[in-house]
Amino acid sequence: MGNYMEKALPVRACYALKEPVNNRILILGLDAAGKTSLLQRALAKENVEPNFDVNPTVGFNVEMCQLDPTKRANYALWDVGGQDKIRSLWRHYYSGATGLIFVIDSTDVDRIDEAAEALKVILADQEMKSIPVLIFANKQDDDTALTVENITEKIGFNSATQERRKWVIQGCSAISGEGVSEGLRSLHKLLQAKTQMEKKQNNNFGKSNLRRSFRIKPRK
Ligand SMILES: Nc1nc2c(ncn2[C@@H]2O[C@H](COP(=O)(O)OP(=O)(O)OP(=O)(O)O)[C@@H](O)[C@H]2O)c(=O)[nH]1
Ligand SMILES: [Mg+2]
Repeated sequence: MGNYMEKALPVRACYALKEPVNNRILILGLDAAGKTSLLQRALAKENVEPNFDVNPTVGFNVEMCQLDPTKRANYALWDVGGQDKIRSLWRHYYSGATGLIFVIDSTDVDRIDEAAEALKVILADQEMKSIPVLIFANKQDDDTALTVENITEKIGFNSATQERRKWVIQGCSAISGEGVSEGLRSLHKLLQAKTQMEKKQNNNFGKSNLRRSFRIKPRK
């Protein structure tokens, strides 16, 4: 029963929101990385300070949001709680996800390996195999924050380890807002590029099937 409810919840919320089925973005990362704060920042109107009075997320928050400046593409952003004891539930949200935002607390040097491992586990899942990824190196407003280059190196993300994946790492601060819309725009571009590539592949596949069907000799 417990498991059934866990699986059913995202789907029910998705109907309630009239979520476009192909635009679901998951926001994952360790507890206190700043996922909910970033969601608040993404939703805030220009020149309006978001409400950062957030508690640790026990279940999930889901909000519709435009990631691109033309405000045409509507995405459902799923912010899922990252506390250790509920991380095992993340996999119930993978199905149907089209993109991932992984948030890292750049000041949490002691847990950078734990964050890297959590990300590795997500990306190894069959359902997340080719999903585009935006990594937010959050809390760059803090003097003790690791640089984006440092984080990129520590989590072992490079073109060799991520050969077939579309990904980007963006330094940001949910509190000041710096880097947030840049990151979201980059993710939007990655998602668009992936859709274009898949369309092209489908077209080519259709054409080669057509060619093959002409090669079949008619029966005597
Ligand atoms: N300095 C600084 N603090 C931040 C930033 N983003 C979030 N925080 C703080 O980090 C703490 C955790 O933020 P949340 O947004 O609740 O983190 P979360 O990732 O949603 O955490 P869970 O829901 O437990 O998974 C809060 O005290 C935030 O104010 C940031 O960019 N800079
Ligand atoms: Mg949260």
